[in-house]
Amino acid sequence: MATSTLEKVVLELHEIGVVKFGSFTLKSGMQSPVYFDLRIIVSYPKLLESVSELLWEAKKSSGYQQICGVPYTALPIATVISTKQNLPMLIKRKESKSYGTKKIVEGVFKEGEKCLIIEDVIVSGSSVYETVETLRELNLACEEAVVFLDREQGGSANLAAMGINATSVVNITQVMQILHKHGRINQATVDSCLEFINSNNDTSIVANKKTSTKNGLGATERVSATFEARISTTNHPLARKLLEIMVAKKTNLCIAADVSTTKELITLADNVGPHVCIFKTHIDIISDFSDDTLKQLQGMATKHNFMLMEDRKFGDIGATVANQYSSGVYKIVEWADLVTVHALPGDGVIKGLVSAVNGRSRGCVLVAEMSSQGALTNTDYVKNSSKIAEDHTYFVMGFVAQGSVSDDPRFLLMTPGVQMEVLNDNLGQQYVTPHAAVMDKGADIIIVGRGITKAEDQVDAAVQYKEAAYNAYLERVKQLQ
Ligand SMILES: O=c1ccn([C@@H]2O[C@H](COP(=O)(O)O)[C@@H](O)[C@H]2O)c(=O)[nH]1
Repeated sequence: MATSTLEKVVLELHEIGVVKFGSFTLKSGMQSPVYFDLRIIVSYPKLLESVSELLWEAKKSSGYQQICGVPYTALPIATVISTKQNLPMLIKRKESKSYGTKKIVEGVFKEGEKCLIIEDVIVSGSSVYETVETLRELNLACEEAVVFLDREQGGSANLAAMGINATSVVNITQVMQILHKHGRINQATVDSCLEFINSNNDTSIVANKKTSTKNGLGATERVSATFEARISTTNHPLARKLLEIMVAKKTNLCIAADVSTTKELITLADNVGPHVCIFKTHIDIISDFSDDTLKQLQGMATKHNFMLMEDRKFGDIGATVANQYSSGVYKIVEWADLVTVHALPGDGVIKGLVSAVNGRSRGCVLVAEMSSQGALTNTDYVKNSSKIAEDHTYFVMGFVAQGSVSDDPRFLLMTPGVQMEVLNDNLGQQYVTPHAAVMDKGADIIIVGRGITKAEDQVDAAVQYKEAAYNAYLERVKQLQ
């Protein structure tokens, strides 16, 4: 059978090293066994021309007045199409210039003109959407995109939901089939890549972090959006699950279950379980800990639909935390959905934990700032913690802190040091009320320990904290939207 133009192009792309197999971190932080690096086609002008032709063929229409390539890989592709089709092109900068014209979009255009978006590869569609958002703000009509490769991870459906019809030249299944047909890869490689795609096809677009002007808090989407809305702006499966629990149970309360026996732990879980979204443990303070403690605790998590977070505050080098997470008496990775981690050692601590996950659905929360008096977590530390989180969104799903660490709505902010009465203990803990934690500090979730565990009626106390924090969240959203 004759080899089609598309097949020839795919084979050439493979030959020059565009298609890579191994372990690669995608923009979202997801680890992928296959990666397409179309940046290098600028070194192969004929191939660049063929790719550009296939893209134009896939979407050609006389209806566009402009085209715009998503920076940077699609810029040369868009340039080739622009010159061949005599179609004006726009360049969208990643950041607007800080000097001269300070423009974010270069090129001449009129409001209302139709602009075709060109992209090399889509995963979630976020990059296409970022470009469209900017162009739409300038009143350009952006309803069509053409991409060379669709990785079939939800991108075209996500873009359709944003009013963008994305057409692709080829999808990942077809690329695998072509490479296999021509003996470039074996069946095992095809299977492992497609299995990865099938289990990671539920990506979502992370919308721009818009700043609300309606308040004095300098509010961003993280604090102004509802928990429902934030489900669709996070890629982290556990952040989504947690937000779903919070919405279904109408609670943003995490109990700090700092009790010392299995009986107290399980009784507390059964009593306050209906009112919390997270049950946070310090498992090493349980004096009679055994496997049965965990069995019962997991039973409670299922019964009352809450997540388990072990507040281990990992803070060592990667190799050590990998062992601490997976081995020893507690084997934390086997039962805790979430763990807390200090940012102090740098991102090796995250890499170490990730290395022990072994296919489980797990995540971590970075301790960016401590509630205790005299904590050394200063502004720079908080800023650097945010950077670590942004580089590892596949595993980090939020922060423990006393105020906003990042504007990114994907991250959930959990704030400890919360009590109804603003007293301090004698050991450095400092408290704020649930209302102040949510409204003033921007907490998504409040963490409450002794305010509930030491209360005469734990259930009544849990209900009061739950209602105070959830009402404060509703008030915040109402005020900011
Ligand atoms: O900065 C931090 C980080 C974690 N914690 C933990 O939260 C609870 C608070 O308990 P309370 O009884 O409500 O004071 C506790 O488990 C701490 O280990 C924190 O307090 N501050």
